Amino acid sequence: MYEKMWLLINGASGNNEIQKNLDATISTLALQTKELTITFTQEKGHTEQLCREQGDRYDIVMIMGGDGTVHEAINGLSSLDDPPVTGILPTGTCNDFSRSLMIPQNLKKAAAVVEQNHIQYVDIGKMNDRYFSNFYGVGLIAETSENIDDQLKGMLGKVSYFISALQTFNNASPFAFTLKADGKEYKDEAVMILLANGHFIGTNRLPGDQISLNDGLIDVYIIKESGAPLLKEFFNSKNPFMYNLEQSSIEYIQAAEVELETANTMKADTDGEVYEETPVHIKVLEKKIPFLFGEILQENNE
Ligand SMILES: Nc1ncnc2c1ncn2[C@@H]1O[C@H](COP(=O)(O)OP(=O)(O)OP(=O)(O)O)[C@@H](O)[C@H]1O
Repeated sequence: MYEKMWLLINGASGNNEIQKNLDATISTLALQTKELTITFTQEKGHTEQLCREQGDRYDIVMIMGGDGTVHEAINGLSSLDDPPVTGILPTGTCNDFSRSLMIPQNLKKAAAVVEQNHIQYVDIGKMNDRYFSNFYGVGLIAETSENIDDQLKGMLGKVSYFISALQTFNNASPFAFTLKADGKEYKDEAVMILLANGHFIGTNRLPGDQISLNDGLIDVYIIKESGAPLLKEFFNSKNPFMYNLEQSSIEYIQAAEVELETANTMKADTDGEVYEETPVHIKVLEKKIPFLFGEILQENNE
């Protein structure tokens, strides 16, 4: 039983949707805490500000939203010395980070994760002065995210993500980069570089058996060519994406600290939001935030 739970809701969602989402979750949440505060965020950036300024007043914060809202929350919470337990109620389009936490995508089942109360401390990536939970990417990934038509995303959900990805593939041109991973230097050309903490992008599982959310390491994927069927699979395959990294044009490295420079400044996509730029210095904050996991409900994940 928690003392003070804070439910933060992306207030930009429509009233009908909010009502439906509250119906699915609220009684389950209320029964697990002595006090429940609900806040509807007013604008982009509000979740981050609230988490930074008031996060330490609660022993659990539940984020109702998609990856962008989770990104805001972890940027606020990571600045706290002792962040509260954090849970995700996935109401976005892709909800990639919640998938890494094995949170059921059905909202009623996602709320039931609070009853199970399975908590694990999770790594957070620090990129210059900001934070990411899921990934930092340049090249195709950032272009894909930028090309997504918001209206189309609302209507078609993740399908629009893939349409945008496929359109972007045809125009991909390689860029020159220098990457230092724990001191070792790589100088080459690539069409996409992904620095991942989570396991899913665009709802698809990333390749690699050793990906972990709390090993203190970032998974670096350097993708060198765009024409290969491999890349389309990377975004379009059914879960889990099985790919033998050793026999591919993807270079895979794990590191605790990564520096990335590109010949020209490039836009970067972090957790699905495009606002960062290269160069970047990334450091893992090991086991920074205690997250609720849905592990015990894993067989119900849908
Ligand atoms: N109260 C709010 N008003 C306006 N924008 C908000 C508010 N709360 C969050 N946002 C922003 O809305 C955008 C989309 O929200 P969110 O990421 O939660 O949903 P989504 O894009 O559908 O999900 P996903 O990224 O999982 O596909 C994000 O950029 C987020 O920062």
